[in-house]
Amino acid sequence: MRAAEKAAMDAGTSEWELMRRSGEGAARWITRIAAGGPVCLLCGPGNNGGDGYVIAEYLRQLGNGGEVFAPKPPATETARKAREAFSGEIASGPLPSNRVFVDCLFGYGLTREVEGEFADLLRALGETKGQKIAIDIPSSIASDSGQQLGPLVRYDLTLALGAWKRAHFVMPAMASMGQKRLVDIGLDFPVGLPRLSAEPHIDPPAPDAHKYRRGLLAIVAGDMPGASLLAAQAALRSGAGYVKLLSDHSHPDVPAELVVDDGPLAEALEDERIGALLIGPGLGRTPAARDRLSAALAAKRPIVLDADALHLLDPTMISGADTANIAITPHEGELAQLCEAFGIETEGKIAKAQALNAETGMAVLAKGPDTVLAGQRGTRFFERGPAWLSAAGTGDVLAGISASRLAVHGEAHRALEEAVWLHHEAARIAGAAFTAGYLARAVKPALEAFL
Ligand SMILES: NC(=O)C1=CN([C@@H]2O[C@H](COP(=O)(O)OP(=O)(O)OC[C@H]3O[C@@H](n4cnc5c(N)ncnc54)[C@H](O)[C@@H]3O)[C@@H](O)[C@H]2O)[C@@H](O)CC1
Ligand SMILES: Nc1ncnc2c1ncn2[C@@H]1O[C@H](COP(=O)(O)OP(=O)(O)O)[C@@H](O)[C@H]1O
Ligand SMILES: [K+]
Repeated sequence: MRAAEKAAMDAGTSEWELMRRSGEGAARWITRIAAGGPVCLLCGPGNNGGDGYVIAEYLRQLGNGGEVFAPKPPATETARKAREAFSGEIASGPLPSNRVFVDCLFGYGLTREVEGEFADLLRALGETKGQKIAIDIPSSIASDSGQQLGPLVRYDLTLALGAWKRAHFVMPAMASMGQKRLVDIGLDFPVGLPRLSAEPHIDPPAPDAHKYRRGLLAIVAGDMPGASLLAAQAALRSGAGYVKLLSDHSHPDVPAELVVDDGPLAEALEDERIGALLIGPGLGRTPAARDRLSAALAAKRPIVLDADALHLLDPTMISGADTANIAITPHEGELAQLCEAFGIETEGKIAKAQALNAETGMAVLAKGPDTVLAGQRGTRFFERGPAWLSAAGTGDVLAGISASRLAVHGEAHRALEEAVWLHHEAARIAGAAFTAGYLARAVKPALEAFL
């Protein structure tokens, strides 16, 4: 963000102009939300506070006055300019209630714990009644890490200025932000930066498609076939033309549309028509499971590894493999374990996922409430999915969707990105307290939303 701002300034746009765009862009949201009612602003000493004075003046010009609280005077030249352009007074005393509150105490310049009068003000803000809006980011959140550095307020809306910061997509920080909106201030960013995942467009089958050309997915089952059946249920509804279960168990309860191949695994894997493989859900961690994983990797097809496959995976298994064809879907525990197996010592979920991708070439989907993808096309963040996804088996459903998309087009990064969107949409459709089986069935209407 600083680099983009500097580039804009080097090209002749002043910091004051950027602040004016930020403040006015935010003020347009705030006037709509306040709908003529009073607004109370909290202004800090840096440029985040500067934005606050611009917002306050904009509101005054509309005749929509309110209070401005500013425990310290502006400390930057541009914030001083904004303060001078503000024609109102600075308020004192306790915070009023029943206002639209706008928090401009600290933005991305927050570097240390918020204490003293600023912390008191944030606590008072947390306790008072009224809608709360954070400008750029909540004032006790460090923008790069999402680390909490003071009293955390629950906001109704967070208005990011110019670009999303990492903290906007990191838990638990993102849970405090309410709705999030981006205010465009006309900055240019280099390609390749981490960014928010854009809604995918899913193509229907080509007019001349047949089941193999649409994608044959082979799911390698293991000791606990229930999990791979769940993945298969989701995969059948995610676009692949043909889903097979490679299993040496009997499955009295498989759906008629799922083909079970109970012959020797090595033979089944020789089928040239296989577009993608999935292995891991219900695989188990026995030596036999390890052999199945090695055989699946040796088949050299695009492959999704999940669950037990991630516990068994080690660097020797993928040495010499075309790892751009491998997609992995670890949760937090599996990610930590993979980092250990691959000798990665970085801290933090985003950095771990990026390092694992850089080290191995695999596309890494670090799932959870703050899912992040580090893949061939760079790093992608996602809006939070419904918290009802925190149910057993929903990860198997995600793996099934990912593998089905991989069978369709063979691109690991794209398959994982599409899978997150389909998974979240299916969860929205499934509503409350759903089971993983119900979620798998909701993948069909979810896919229709992206055609
Ligand atoms: N630089 C630019 O070009 C633009 C910046 N903008 C705004 O400026 C913000 C960043 O501004 P700044 O870099 O001035 O930083 P901030 O306004 O985020 O805050 C930093 C100021 O607070 C002090 N501070 C940091 N942590 C503190 C703590 N725990 N307790 C007390 N004081 C503390 C610092 O010493 C500094 O004076 C952005 O988030 C955005 O809102 C926008 O106006 C757009 C243009
Ligand atoms: N609180 C939450 N909010 C949103 N999504 C969640 C939440 N908790 C879990 N999820 C999602 O649910 C799935 C859980 O997967 P996983 O941990 O592998 O569970 P399981 O192994 O039981 O299938 C992941 O896709 C994860 O992103
Ligand atoms: K803020």
